Amino acid sequence: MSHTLHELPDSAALAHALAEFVADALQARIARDGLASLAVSGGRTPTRFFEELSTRDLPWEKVGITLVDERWVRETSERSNARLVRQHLLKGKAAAARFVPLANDAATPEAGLFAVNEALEDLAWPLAAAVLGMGDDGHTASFFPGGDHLAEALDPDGALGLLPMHAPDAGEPRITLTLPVLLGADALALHIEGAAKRPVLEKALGEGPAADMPIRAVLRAARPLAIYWCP
Ligand SMILES: O=C1O[C@H](COP(=O)(O)O)[C@@H](O)[C@H](O)[C@H]1O
Repeated sequence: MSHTLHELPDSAALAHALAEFVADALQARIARDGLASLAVSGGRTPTRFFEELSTRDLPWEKVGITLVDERWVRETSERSNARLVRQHLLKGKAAAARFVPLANDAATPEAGLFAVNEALEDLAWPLAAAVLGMGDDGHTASFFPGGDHLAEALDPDGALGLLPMHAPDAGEPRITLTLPVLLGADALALHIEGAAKRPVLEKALGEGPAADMPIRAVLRAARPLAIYWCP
């Protein structure tokens, strides 16, 4: 376990600090390789961080962006993580970045998986940065308690980078990058906001199976993790 907890006073300060963290990682990889990739989370939390990151002075045409996970819905749905990225991150300076969504027109994530995998090959791997979120149930990405592919997704030696996921509390079918892909990022952050999520984090940092609170698989990984939290 090797995490650093950054406690910020509010959402604006957190967005600023996390945008710095991500921009630095992108800049470092671009300086080294000429290209860099970023995987971001969806849900309710990242909006302000996306807006802040989109203003950063980066060579965005050299940046590829994808999602850590996606709900298998059309982009017209309010539940679409891709929709959130398009609305709040791919704007201003960051509009020049290339976005590779994790969902397509296929009926199910299983049917669409091959095409998504092919599209992801256009990004520079491994990721320069990945930003995870955490649900109230301790899920991260689409690593849900009770998920039908959870064990495969959390296998640190797993060969697959992308998996479908169905879980009782997931809302809809999902698709998710797997743990080894996320842990392979140069810079890995966990973004948590709200007083209600602090006890969830504390509980996850305690003992218990990762299958019950899958964020534990990230918190227990032997690599640096920057946790950004504000009330
Ligand atoms: O369903 C999801 O939930 C988590 C947490 O979302 P939040 O609304 O509690 O911020 C998110 O990290 C994930 O990307 C998303 O698909």
